[in-house]
Amino acid sequence: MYKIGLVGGTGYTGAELMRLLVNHPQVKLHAITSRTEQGIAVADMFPSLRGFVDLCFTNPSIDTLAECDLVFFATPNGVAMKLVPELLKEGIKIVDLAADFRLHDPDVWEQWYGCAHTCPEVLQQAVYGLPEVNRELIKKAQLVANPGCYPTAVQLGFLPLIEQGLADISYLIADAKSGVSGAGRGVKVGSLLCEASENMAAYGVTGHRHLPEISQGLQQMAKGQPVGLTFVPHLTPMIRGIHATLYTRVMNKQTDLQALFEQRFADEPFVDVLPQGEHPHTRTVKGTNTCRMAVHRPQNGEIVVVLSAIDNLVKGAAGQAIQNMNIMLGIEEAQSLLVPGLMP
Ligand SMILES: NC(=O)C1=CN([C@@H]2O[C@H](COP(=O)(O)OP(=O)(O)OC[C@H]3O[C@@H](n4cnc5c(N)ncnc54)[C@H](OP(=O)(O)O)[C@@H]3O)[C@@H](O)[C@H]2O)C=CC1
Ligand SMILES: CC(=O)N[C@@H](CCC(=O)OP(=O)(O)O)C(=O)O
Repeated sequence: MYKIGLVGGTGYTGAELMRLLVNHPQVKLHAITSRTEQGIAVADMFPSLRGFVDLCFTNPSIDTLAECDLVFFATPNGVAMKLVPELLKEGIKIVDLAADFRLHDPDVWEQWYGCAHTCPEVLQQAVYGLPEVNRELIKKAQLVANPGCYPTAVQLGFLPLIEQGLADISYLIADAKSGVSGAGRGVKVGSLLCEASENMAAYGVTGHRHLPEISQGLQQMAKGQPVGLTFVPHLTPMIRGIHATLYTRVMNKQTDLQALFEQRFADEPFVDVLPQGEHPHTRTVKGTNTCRMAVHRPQNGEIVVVLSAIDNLVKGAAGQAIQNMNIMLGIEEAQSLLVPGLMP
């Protein structure tokens, strides 16, 4: 059994990691940290985990984390970078759910996250954890940067078109909607029931911090050519889920896009391409690690529309982190992750 550490066990992604890990046959939770709740039983804070987790929260200490084979960071941006260099020296594998190691360029990090990167030398060894693109690198990685929730939905949707040179990469539009759990468990006015329900609004139109992350990934798919991306996130009155509507111009109108998408993801355990003409619903991926998508070309015109739906806490965070863990530890990639969505 591999020993697993979790830094940041009181947030939504931490709780989701525990929910998905408790029935994993090859790993065991060893340390779950919280600075504010240390000494409190995990199952007292999350009664849904009663009978599954018998640990108490502990303070994040290198000594305890160094006893683990792999450590997840489910902490706010900027926390993991303070502990990761020491853990790497101890030979521990790491999956960071925050953005600390997602951007290759420390100057871009500083520009978007407002503080200097404290270990820029480590960025070179971090692998961006989108298995559908980087599986072979993840197998050998000691440090994986788990993608953000919007970046997962958007990159997977554009992937087949950009890889095949079929998208006008100067004209990429991602209109994305997220459930409120995407904002985390911390207290915020915008997450209150009275503010978030029966309401919908865009935010971050002039520049959301996922823009450089998505652009970096799309540029890699385009073999280094610069991409022109417009990304507009919205907050919607649901708890879980991201729905991204993606637009671009198709470069060859003769291509069978349905066949292209089906073939590209045929061997991917967590991407489901719907039959022609269908529309993915966020509800069908709730609680699952699946990205469900559909490709359309309205009126057989030059604009292609891809619809991509994920659960932000699973394929957009904890589930993808476990998928990466499985790959890094040489465990069957889908172990403990193949479940149907919750209905209704
Ligand atoms: N919510 C989502 O849908 C997604 C979130 N993410 C990312 O995952 C990360 C976690 O998100 P989420 O679960 O929503 O976050 P929360 O804000 O809900 O939880 C943060 C956790 O981190 C701990 N923490 C905070 N500061 C520190 C610190 N300085 N040192 C150690 N631990 C700390 C907190 O516990 P305590 O303060 O008690 O120590 C808490 O357990 C974030 O980076 C987020 O951006 C990524 C994809 C999707
Ligand atoms: C609805 C909502 O607020 N969503 C978050 C994104 C959550 C996420 O994935 O963020 P990280 O890159 O920090 O991991 C936001 O827009 O900031």
